[in-house]
Amino acid sequence: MLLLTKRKAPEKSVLTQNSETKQQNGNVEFMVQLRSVSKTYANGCHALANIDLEVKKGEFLFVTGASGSGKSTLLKLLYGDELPTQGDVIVNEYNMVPLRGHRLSFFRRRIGVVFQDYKLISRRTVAENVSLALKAQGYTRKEIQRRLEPSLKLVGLHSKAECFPKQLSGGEQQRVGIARAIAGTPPILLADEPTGNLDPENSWQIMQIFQKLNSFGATVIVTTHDEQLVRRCNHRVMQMQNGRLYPRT
Ligand SMILES: Nc1ncnc2c1ncn2[C@@H]1O[C@H](COP(=O)(O)OP(=O)(O)OP(=O)(O)O)[C@@H](O)[C@H]1O
Repeated sequence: MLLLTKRKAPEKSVLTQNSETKQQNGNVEFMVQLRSVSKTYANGCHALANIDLEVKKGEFLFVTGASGSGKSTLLKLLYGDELPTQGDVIVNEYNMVPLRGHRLSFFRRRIGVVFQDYKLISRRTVAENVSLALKAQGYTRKEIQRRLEPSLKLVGLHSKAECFPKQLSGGEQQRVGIARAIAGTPPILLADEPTGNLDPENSWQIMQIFQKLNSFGATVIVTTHDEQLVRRCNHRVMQMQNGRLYPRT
């Protein structure tokens, strides 16, 4: 299987692994470790308060919670779009907090992100949207060609490669967003309210794709308001409440 096969670890010259972040937990390997993480935005809004979270490699986690409870902020810390005010954010054994510039960019390329509003380039075809993301990750033209087809096939959009986003349904656009996120075979996929704009049938299709990726070995973290979807899947659920994270049974 081309997708989600293991890639070389980042080269030490580009990204130096922090020895503190190495696993010291027997056989358990974590994809995500948050230690006493808080986030206060510049306007004084306390979005996250003293969060501890561990997500094992290969795990599927839902994060639920009311609007404004801090779900997006949590994911933004994981893909390096925001910095915590306090605490450590360790993803795939690297502490994100001290990373800056090209080291942060390099690291972010190894994290797949899917957004509620798809964030596709409207003037580019489906194939171009996926290819451009791969190009930005430094893949050669040959490698882009090799990765494009299986990525689109995996989300069932092979026949729509030459369509523009506006020629697609919302569910199809989101599947392009997923193809773009996974084409570089990231070991972790973060999805922020990925089904927020979709009907139940399309939402379920998207969730099945995530579950398939998870079965191939990817760690998947999905934020959602959709309780029905959460109940339909049998995965761990954490509940965000006013910037605090609680396990849900
Ligand atoms: N860039 C920002 N600057 C200031 N405050 C922010 C910023 N982004 C988010 N917030 C605030 O942080 C809190 C958490 O927001 P966040 O977007 O993480 O919540 P959420 O649970 O994802 O909400 P939703 O489900 O509506 O997307 C909210 O009070 C929000 O207003």
